[in-house]
Parts: sequence; C-alpha cells; structure tokens
Amino acid sequence: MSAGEPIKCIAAVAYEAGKPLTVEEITVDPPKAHEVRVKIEYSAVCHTDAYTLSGVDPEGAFPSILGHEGAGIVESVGEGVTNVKPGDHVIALYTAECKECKFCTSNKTNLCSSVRATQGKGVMPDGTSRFHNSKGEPLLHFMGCSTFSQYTVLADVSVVAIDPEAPLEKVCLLGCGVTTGYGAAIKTANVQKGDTVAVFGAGTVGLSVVQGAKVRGCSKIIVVDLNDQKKDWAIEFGATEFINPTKDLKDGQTIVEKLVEITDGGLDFTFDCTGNTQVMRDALEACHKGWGQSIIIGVAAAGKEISTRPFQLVTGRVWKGSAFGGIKGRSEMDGLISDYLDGKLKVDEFITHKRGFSDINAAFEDLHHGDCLRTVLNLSK
Ligand SMILES: NC(=O)C1=CN([C@@H]2O[C@H](COP(=O)(O)OP(=O)(O)OC[C@H]3O[C@@H](n4cnc5c(N)ncnc54)[C@H](OP(=O)(O)O)[C@@H]3O)[C@@H](O)[C@H]2O)C=CC1
Ligand SMILES: N[C@@H](CCC(=O)N[C@@H](CSC=O)C(=O)NCC(=O)O)C(=O)O
Ligand SMILES: [Zn+2]
Ligand SMILES: [Zn+2]
Repeated sequence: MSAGEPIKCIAAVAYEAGKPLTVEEITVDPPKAHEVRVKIEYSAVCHTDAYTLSGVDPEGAFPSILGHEGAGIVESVGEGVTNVKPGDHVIALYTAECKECKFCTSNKTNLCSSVRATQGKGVMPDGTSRFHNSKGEPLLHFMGCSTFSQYTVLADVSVVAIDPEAPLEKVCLLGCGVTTGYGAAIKTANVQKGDTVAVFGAGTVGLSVVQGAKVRGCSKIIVVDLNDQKKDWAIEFGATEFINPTKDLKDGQTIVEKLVEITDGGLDFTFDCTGNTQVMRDALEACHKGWGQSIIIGVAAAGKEISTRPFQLVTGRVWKGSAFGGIKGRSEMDGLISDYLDGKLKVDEFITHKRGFSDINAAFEDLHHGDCLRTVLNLSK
C-alpha cells in the first residue's frame, strides 16, 4: 500500500533549457486534498514539450518535469476527491474543468480558471510542488500534468476517468494532439458539410483538423506543408489536396495567391498548426472575404507577434484561437473515447514511433524528423 506515502520512481527532469532531460530517481509526495496521484503508463511527446524545453516559452521554468499527453491509472486520491478513485484509468488534462468557475459555466469556452494561475507557475494549487530530486530540491510541475514521470500528482479538476477498455498506449494521444486538432475543426470552427478548409502544418494537430473536416463532409480540405513526406498522411486522413509552397507555386506566386485562385476567392476556414507567425498571417489572408475564419492553434515563441492589414478584418475575415480544441475535458472526453472505440476517430494512425521511457531524449529528436507524427513512451520500460 503506497497511499499516503511518498513514492520513489523514475522521471525525466528538465534541469535547463536547451539541454537533454535527465532520467533519474525522484520522490513523489502523496496527493493533498483535491489532488490525485496517478501511475502514468504511457505518454507521448508533443511539439509543445519541445517548445518549452527549448527555452522560448515565457512560462517555461526549470527544473521541471515536462509532458502533458499522458494516460495512466489512479494510485491514490487526497481528501475530498469524488470524480476518480484508485484503479480508474485516466487521462491528464492540461485544460482543467472545474464545472464551477465563470469560464466553465459560460458555455462559451473550455478555458477553466480554477487552477490556471498556479499551473502557469509550475506548482500545485496550494503553491507547492509534489516532486523532489534525490538532493531534496523541489522540481516544478508542467501544464498541470508532468506526465514524464512514472508517478505524477494532478489537481482533481485536471483528470478524467475513461472507459478501461480504451488502450492507454493509444488514447494518451487524446490528452493533447488529436483532441486539439479534431476539436478545433468540429467545435471551435464548427465546420459544416461543403465548407472549404486549408490546414497549415501536417503534424498530429494539423492532421487531426483534417480528420474533423472530413467527418463533417467539407468539400475541399487543402493541406499546406513544406515537407512532401507529409503528403501520403494528409491524403490518408482526408485531405483532398496537398501543397508544398517550396515547389508547388508558380514563379513569384505566394501561397495566399495560390489558395485564393483555387478556391474561387478564398477559404471558409483555415487553421494554423505550425506556430509560425508568418504562416498565421497567410492563413488569415487566404480566408474568403466577408466570412472566412482563421483559427490559430500553433504556439509561437516568446516575443513573437501577429500582424495583418486591419482591412483584412474590416472586410469580414475573422481571427480566432483554439486551446485543446475548445474541448471541456471532463465532460467531453468520454464522447471522444467512444468515437475511438467505435472506429469513428483515428488515433492509432498517429503513432509512428514507440520507445521505452529511458529513450525519452531520442523521442524529442524524433519530433524533428519528417517520418514522425507521435512517439509514445512506455513509462514502465
Ligand atoms: N493550441 C493548442 O491547444 C495546442 C497547440 N499546439 C501547437 O500546435 C503546433 C503543432 O503541433 P504538432 O502537430 O504537435 O507539431 P508538429 O511539429 O508535429 O507539426 C507541425 C507541422 O508544421 C510543419 N511546418 C512548419 N513550418 C511550416 C510552414 N512554414 N508551412 C507549412 N508547414 C509548416 C512542420 O513541418 P516540419 O516537420 O518539416 O518542420 C510539421 O509538419 C505546435 O506549435 C504546438 O505547440 C499543440 C497542441 C495543443
Ligand atoms: N505558455 C505559453 C503558451 C503555451 C500555450 O499556448 N499552450 C496551449 C496548449 S499547447 C499544448 O500542447 C494552451 O492551451 N494554452 C492555453 C493556456 O491556458 O495555457 C505562453 O505563455 O505563451
Ligand atoms: Zn500538446
Ligand atoms: Zn472552471
């Protein structure tokens, strides 16, 4: 029985920006009131983990335990926890859902405010950390999840129980990438049958947007990526066209001109899934005058700003953003899991690499190669 006791386990610690993670033994304290300690079974590596490790995240603080796309089993719960119990299979939620705050009750957003302030500082809601290294130094939490540890502690509002039939090595991807892209299409943008869509960036997030657009019956789903290796995946997930701007444009033609030309004036919806601010501008300007909407999903580095001529907005184009696909994790994850189990939502297809936890630094390298969508880490190996 480990409940109520500190647990020693292996974690990958980010001691410094731009440096490899250190895989070492740490101590994970028991959960306090309204906290849940989870044995993480599998975690994938999202581009955002690499972004924070690189040092360009204004909220990135070190030393910390990164990882936010993970699934596991509840080991113990603190006082007052009613939504999960030991043994439950769960997904960690970097976008909490308390169901009580102004945001949760608004029905206009999934951006719960209950733990966001402390989450952004890398601590639990009481302002302290549950992680210590062997020298007794506290290690910061990350995005309220820290799934790069064999055990982690989450706020109860940051965890959702799922159908135990769902394989954790697959559905860990619903903790971020797949949910983010799919939700951005079907919830934030709410694309409809016949709409035209362009998706910039064919990573897991972008291809999940494509999947959402296909499910809704969009008439054109154009994927824009600099790497031809992404073309087959784009088509597999539902793209009707693939454009590589480095080779598929006429001399002097811009990607915006090309998209406007082939869509009779621009797209109904565009999505930035790259984090590149020039791409964000292109995505907005490729929207149809009068009604086109561009959804920013990509995360840009500290100091980066977006710009366009205000006239683009005056003439009816709309710029929007989407976090975790607009999905309320505790209320809506069950539906996504059911869709996956019923074969309506692709998840397995994003897993291009599998590695043992001790290989985590290689998993970060995988992200930079065109043949990788997601690497799933087995935390027991
Ligand atoms: N808002 C939210 O809730 C979330 C945001 N994110 C963010 O979304 C973005 C995508 O994440 P993810 O799918 O994991 O990342 P990936 O790195 O897997 O995918 C990004 C893709 O964009 C391509 N790309 C880069 N530059 C351009 C360009 N100029 N034009 C077209 N394509 C380009 C990349 O190509 P190449 O590989 O050749 O570089 C890659 O295929 C990231 O910024 C991530 O931080 C992620 C999850 C949640
Ligand atoms: N910390 C960064 C911003 C990072 C960011 O935008 N995160 C996304 C999720 S990315 C997942 O892979 C998000 O949902 N943000 C909303 C939030 O409340 O954190 C910065 O400070 O710029
Ligand atoms: Zn992510
Ligand atoms: Zn809330």
